[in-house]
Amino acid sequence: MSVLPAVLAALDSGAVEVVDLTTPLQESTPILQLPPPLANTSPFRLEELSRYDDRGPAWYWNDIHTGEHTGTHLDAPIHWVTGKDGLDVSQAPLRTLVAPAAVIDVTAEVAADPDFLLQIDHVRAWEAEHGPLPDGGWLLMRSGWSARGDDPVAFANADEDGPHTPGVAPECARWLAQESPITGFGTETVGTDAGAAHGFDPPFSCHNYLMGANKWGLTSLRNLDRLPATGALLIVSPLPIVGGSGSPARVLALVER
Ligand SMILES: O=C(O)C(=O)c1ccccc1S
Ligand SMILES: [Mn+2]
Repeated sequence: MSVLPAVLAALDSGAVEVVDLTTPLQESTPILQLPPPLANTSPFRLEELSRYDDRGPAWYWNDIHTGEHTGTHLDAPIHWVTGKDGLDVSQAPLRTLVAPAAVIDVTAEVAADPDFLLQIDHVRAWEAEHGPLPDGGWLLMRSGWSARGDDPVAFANADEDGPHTPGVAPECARWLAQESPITGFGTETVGTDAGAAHGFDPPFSCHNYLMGANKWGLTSLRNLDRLPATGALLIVSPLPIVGGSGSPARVLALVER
């Protein structure tokens, strides 16, 4: 049997499962909140145009109002100043959008410390157990944070010092960007950077290094607990917004059961 019919047969039999890693997009979907005077993105909103009425007797449709970085979304290199000469979201290589997924589970560490930062040693330990990070693949950080996803206050987890959410240590971000074979890094939190990343050197170091290396980010992922450490195939479907810095995306994974 050639390959694609075998994949379809495996989907039919349940030998391969499609897992949805996407946060539903609605007005309550949590978004990043930057402090004044910085600009902030818009929450998602539907604006009804007609619903089988005199505005449109046989059809229902809406305008959508959203930021590029609302909900589960893809960060393009051009999003950050270090990637300003890089690719926009419409130019994402197709093999970045269909690629292997490596999942590193730091749920216990994050439960103990919401300001947990992924270090190079954590990734090295993962590689010692599961083999090298996949060439051209995604490193997805499973933190358990998506369990807070229906409570915007808990998801932001902010106090007078700002948000307390997990992320990547600056040196690990640099290493992932400049020395690892991955094409992108994904998180369950509202952004790829930790909540305290505004105080890092460089600030927002995950964006700084990853975008500067023409790599990609994925945020607000869910159901990473349903993926194996290795072997899943990630499918990322952003809108091809010409000139865009990012886009809401439907993110799926194919998983062998
Ligand atoms: O890319 C994002 O959604 C994101 O996290 C972000 C956006 C703009 C400024 C800072 C950050 S940290
Ligand atoms: Mn973003």
